Amino acid sequence: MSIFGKLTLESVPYHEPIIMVTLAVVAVVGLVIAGLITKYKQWSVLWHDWITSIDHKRLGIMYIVLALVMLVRGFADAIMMRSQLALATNGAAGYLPPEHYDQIFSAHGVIMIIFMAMPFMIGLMNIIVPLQVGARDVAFPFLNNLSFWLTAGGAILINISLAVGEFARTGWVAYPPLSELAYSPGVGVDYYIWALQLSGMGTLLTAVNFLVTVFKMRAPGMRLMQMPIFTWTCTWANILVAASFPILTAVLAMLTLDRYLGFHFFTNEAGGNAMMYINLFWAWGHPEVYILILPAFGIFSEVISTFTGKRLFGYKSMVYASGAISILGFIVWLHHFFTMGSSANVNAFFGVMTMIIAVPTGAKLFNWLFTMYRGRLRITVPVLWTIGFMVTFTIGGMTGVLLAIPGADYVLHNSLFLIAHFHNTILGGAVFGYFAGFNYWFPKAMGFKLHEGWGKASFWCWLVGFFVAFMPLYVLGFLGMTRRLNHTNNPEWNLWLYIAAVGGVIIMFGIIFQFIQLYVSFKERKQLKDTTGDPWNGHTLEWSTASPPQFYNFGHIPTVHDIDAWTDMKEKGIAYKLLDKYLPIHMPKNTSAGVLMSLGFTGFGFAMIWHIWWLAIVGLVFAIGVYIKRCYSRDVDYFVMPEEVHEIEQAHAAAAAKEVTA
Ligand code: HEA
Ligand code: HEM
Ligand SMILES: [Cu+2]
Repeated sequence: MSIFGKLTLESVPYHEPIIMVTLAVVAVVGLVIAGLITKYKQWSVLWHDWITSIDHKRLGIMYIVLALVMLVRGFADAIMMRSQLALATNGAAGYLPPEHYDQIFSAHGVIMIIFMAMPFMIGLMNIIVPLQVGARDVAFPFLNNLSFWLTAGGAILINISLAVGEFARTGWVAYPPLSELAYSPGVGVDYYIWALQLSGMGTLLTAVNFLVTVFKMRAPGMRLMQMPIFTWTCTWANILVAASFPILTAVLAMLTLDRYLGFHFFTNEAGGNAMMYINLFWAWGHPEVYILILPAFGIFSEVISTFTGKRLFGYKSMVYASGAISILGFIVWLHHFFTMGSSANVNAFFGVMTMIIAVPTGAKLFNWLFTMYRGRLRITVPVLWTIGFMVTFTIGGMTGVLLAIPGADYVLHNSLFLIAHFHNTILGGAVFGYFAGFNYWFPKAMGFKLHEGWGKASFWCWLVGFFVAFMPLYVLGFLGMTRRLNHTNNPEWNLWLYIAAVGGVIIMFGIIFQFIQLYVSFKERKQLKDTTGDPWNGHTLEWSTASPPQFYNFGHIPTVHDIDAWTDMKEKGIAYKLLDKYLPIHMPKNTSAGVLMSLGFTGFGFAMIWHIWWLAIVGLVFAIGVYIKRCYSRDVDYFVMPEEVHEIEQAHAAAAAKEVTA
C-alpha cells in the first residue's frame, strides 16, 4: 500500500460528467466568494469575528448558513431523483446509473437529516435559548465553538465524498450485512461512518452545553416552569440527544470494528447478529426524529402567541406534552422493523406505544388552536408557515398512526407510502418550523426584517409544491411501488411519478424565492431595519435586547416574574430602563482552538476513510495537542467596563424610545 493508503488518482470520478460539472460549478462559486472576500478585505474579519468566535449568536448564524448550503445540496439530490424517476418509466434507464442513484438517495437522507435539519435547529437554539433564559452566553462557550466545527467537519467529509471516492449505497440507515466490508468494499460506508461520528460528537456536546445552560444560568427569578416554551422544547430535545446520541456513537464504533478489524458484531458468522445493529440504529434514529420536531413545536408556540397577541394557551400542558413525547419517543423504536420477525405481542406493544404519541401531539395542536381562538392573528410569514404546518403535519401524523398498526405496516413498510409519511412530518413539520423561526427571529439576529412579499411567495411555492410532490407518493405506495427504485416498469405508476416531479420543480422555486428574499432584504436593510429590538411586540426576553443583541446580551441581567417576562416588564413600565451604574461584565475571549481541533479530527476522519494511517495519527495527535495547549492557556477572558456598557445601553434605549413614541 502506498503512503496515501487506498487513495489514488483514480479515486476521483473523472468519467462521471454530472459529478465533474457539479464540481466545476462548486469551484467557480468558491472562487467568486474568495474573490469577494479578498476584494472587500474581509479575511481578517472572517477569521477573528466568525471562525474563531465563541459568541452563541454568531455560532448560531454559522450553523444556519451551513444548513442553507446543505439544503441546496440535499435538494439537488432530491430533484435528481425526482427527474430520474420521471424519465426512467416503462423500463427506460434514465440518466443516472444505478450505482450513482444509490449514492444519491443515501446522501440525500443523511444530508437532509444530519447536515440540514440538525444544524438549522441547533442554529436557532444557539441564537435564541441563552437570550430567552437571560444568560450572557452558554455555559461552555469554547465547547460551543468546537461543537460547531465538529458538525462542519462532518459536512466537509460528506461533500468531499462527491469529489474523492464515493458515498455509501446503503440508504441513510446503512444496515448490515450490506454495509459490511464484504458487500460494500469501497470507501462509501467509511465516509458515512466518519461524517456521522464527527457531527454526532458535536451534537452531543451541544446538548450537554445547553442542558447546563438552562439548568444553571437562568436569570434570577426564572423558575423552570417559567422558561419560555421554545427553551423548554429545546431542553426536551437535548435530553433526548444526551440519551440517544451515545447509542449512535456506539453502533457506528461497532460497525467500524467490523469493517476495519474484522470483528463480527453484525455478521451472521462467528456469533454476530445484524438485528443488533437495526435495534441500536433505531434506538437512536427514532428519538432523532423527535429531536427534530420538538424545537419546531416550540417555535410554533412562540409564533402563535406573539402574532395573536395572547398568552400561549395551556403553557404547562405544552411542557408536559413535550416531555411525554420525549419519553414515549424513546420506547417505540421497534416500529421501524415490525416486519423483521418479532413476535406478535412485541409488535403489538410497540404499535400501541407509538399510537399513544398521537395524544400529547394532538393536545399541542388543540392548544395552538385555542391560542388562536378569539385572538387577533396577524398573518405574517412566520404565521403562514405555522398554519401550513398544522395542516401538513396532521396528515403526516395520521399516516404515521396508520403505519403503527403492525398489520398495515406489513403492507406499507418500505413503500412510497412510508416516504410520503416521513416527508410529511419532517418537511411539513420540522423544516416548516425552522422556516417559521428563521423569519421570526431573523431581525433579532441580523438587525433587519426579512422581506414579506418574497417570504410569502416562497411559502406558497413550498406548500403547493409539497402537496404536489408528496401526495402522489401515498397513491404510489398503495399501488405497490417500493422505495429506493431507480427505474420503474409499471404504466399505472407513470402519471403519479410525473406529478411528483412537477411538485419537485415547484419546491425548487420556493427555495429560489427564499434566496431572493434574503438578497432583497439585504439590499433594503435600511428600510427593514429593526431599531427597537422588539419588532413583533414579543413576550420573551430575547426581545428586550437590541437587534442584533449587544455582544454581552444583557447590560444588566433582568429579574423574572412571569412566563412572558418581557410582556410583564413592558406592562410594568420598566422595559428599556437604564441603570445608573452597571457592573463590569466578565466575557470569554475568542479562540482558534475549536476550529484547529476540528481540523485535526476531520483530517483524522479522512485518513481513516482512506487507510492513511500516518495521517490519522498526525490528525489525532494534533487535535489532542491543541486541546492540551488550550487547557494551559490563561488568556481566555476579559472584562467589559461599566462605562462602555452604559454607553451601549443608552444608545439602544434612546433608539427604542424614539421608535416607541413615534
Ligand atoms: C419529524 C419526524 C417524524 C415525526 C414527528 C414522526 C411521527 C410519527 N411517526 Fe414517523 N417516521 C419518520 C419521521 C417522523 N415520524 C421517519 C424519518 C421514518 C422512516 C425512516 C426510514 O425508514 O427511512 C418514520 C417511520 C415511521 C414508522 C415506520 C414505518 C415503516 O418503516 O414501515 C412508523 C410506524 O409506526 C411511524 C409512525 C409515526 C407516528 C405514529 C408518529 C406520531 O408521532 C405522529 C403523531 C401526530 C399526529 C397523529 C397528528 C396530530 C394529532 C391529532 C390531530 C390528534 C388526533 C389524532 C388521532 C386520534 C390519530 N413513523
Ligand atoms: C425538499 C424537498 C424534498 C424532496 C423533493 C425529497 C425527495 C426525496 C426522494 C425522491 C427520496 C427517495 C424516495 C425513494 O426511496 O424512492 C427521498 C428520500 C429521503 N428523504 Fe427526501 N426529499 C426532500 C426533502 C427532505 C428533507 C427536508 C428531509 C429530512 C430532513 C428528507 C429526508 C429523506 C430521507 C431520510 C430519505 C430516505 C433515504 C433513504 O432511502 O435512505 N428529504 N427524498
Ligand atoms: Cu420512528
